[in-house]
Amino acid sequence: MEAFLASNPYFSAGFGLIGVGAGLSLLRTGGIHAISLVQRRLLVTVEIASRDPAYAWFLKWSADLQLKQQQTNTNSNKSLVEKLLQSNQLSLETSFRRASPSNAFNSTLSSNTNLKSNSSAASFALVAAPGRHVFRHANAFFLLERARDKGMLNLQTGAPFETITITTLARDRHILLSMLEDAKSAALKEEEGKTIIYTSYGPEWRPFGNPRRRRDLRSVVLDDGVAEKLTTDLHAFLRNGAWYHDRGIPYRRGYLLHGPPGSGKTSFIQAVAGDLGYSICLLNLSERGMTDDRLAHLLANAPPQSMILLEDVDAAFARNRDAKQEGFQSMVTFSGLLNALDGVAASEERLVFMTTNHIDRLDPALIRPGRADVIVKIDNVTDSQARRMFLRFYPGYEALANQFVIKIRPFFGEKSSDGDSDELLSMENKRCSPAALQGHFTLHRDSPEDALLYAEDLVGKETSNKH
Ligand SMILES: Nc1ncnc2c1ncn2[C@@H]1O[C@H](COP(=O)(O)OP(=O)(O)OP(=O)(O)O)[C@@H](O)[C@H]1O
Repeated sequence: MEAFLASNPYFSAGFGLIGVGAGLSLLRTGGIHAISLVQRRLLVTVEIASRDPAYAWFLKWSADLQLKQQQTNTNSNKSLVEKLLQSNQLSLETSFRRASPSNAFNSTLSSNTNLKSNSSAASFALVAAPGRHVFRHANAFFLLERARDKGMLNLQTGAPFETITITTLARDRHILLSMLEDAKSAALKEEEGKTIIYTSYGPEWRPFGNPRRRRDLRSVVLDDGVAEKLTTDLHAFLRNGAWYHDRGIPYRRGYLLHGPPGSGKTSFIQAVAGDLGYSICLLNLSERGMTDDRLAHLLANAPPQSMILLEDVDAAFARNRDAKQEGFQSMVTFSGLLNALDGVAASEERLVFMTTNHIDRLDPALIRPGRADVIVKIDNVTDSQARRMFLRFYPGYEALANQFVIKIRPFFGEKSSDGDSDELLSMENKRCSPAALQGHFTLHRDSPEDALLYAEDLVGKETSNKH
């Protein structure tokens, strides 16, 4: 039998083929193992997902790098390697003021072309397109792979989920790390002197538009002592974290600024955030899809060094009552808001600012200490405010500032300490708002004399009696 099989050519050929096949597959597996061993030993790979802030930082940094290299090497003196490495597969990203975080960073790319007519509203950016790109930096080569997972979409923005993978030789790992560090520093440098405004996207906080230039605290002119009172309280709170922790008191402070429209509530909060180097987390309680759980999660997970801003707190619940008619789909309940503000689980520092035009419409539970620890009225202009605002717009014109205050006083009624409260109220309501005063001075920006001459124009510009 054995002899028969051995002498059978079909059998021995089949046997030989199986042997060759097995050998090849062994070689293939060995090859794959060898390649992965080499990859593991010789190469280093870093993967960055699009939800990580480093994703936008790196994409922007690499686009900047390519642009810099293009500018320094004109086509004529470029080496062949550099010509080959120059990627022509670019992706155009147009960003608007309300941009996703990646767009927010990309919008300032040096390769961008601002739309002349509305440069702050939209800009173009050219970044590496999905695919593979090879680039050279600090005498090392890098493979950048931008992959897009079309199956996974960010439900809030509709953007596909992406990853960047950067590969280089293991011996150049330190360059890779310093590149990431550079990308981070460049991105953070852009935020220096700026205030980042976050807004909620689903359960997370995302930057809202580009970081804004910090507003000088002195540019918000409040009545005598008001700004000082608020800033002193804020600084004392921020200095005394250990005191709160030692006594087991939740480390949070709530501020309620109330008063007529255009009196500087929001401007003051922006300025104070800038002064402290804090970000602002803008929370809209009437937002579609907002629920008690989401609100609690957002309040408990605000970015570090940020303050929460709840504007027009009175409006959210007034509207919710008519949700059906007005199409609001916020599901936040009043008790949900109170629980979120109390933040049972949160032990981190938390600063909450609330604003309203109608303090009388607020439920006492919302403004009790612990939720609103400091309640301050930010009102229409007093003599002192009008004078200081005049001098901010027209520095040095002391005499005109005094004449201006005297001239506008009869238009609005003069606040006297002995007047009865009704009379006082009606007079206060007639006084003009700082916003109206700002408009008047802006109109006459080149002429303090005209600002004084046309002071009558301010009559009827008061805003507090319009609602
Ligand atoms: N006290 C102030 N000092 C300087 N500028 C002011 C002041 N108040 C208002 N302004 C100017 O008026 C405009 C509107 O101000 P802001 O939005 O801060 O008012 P607000 O009190 O928050 O109004 P609302 O209650 O309608 O939200 C801003 O451009 C701001 O510069």
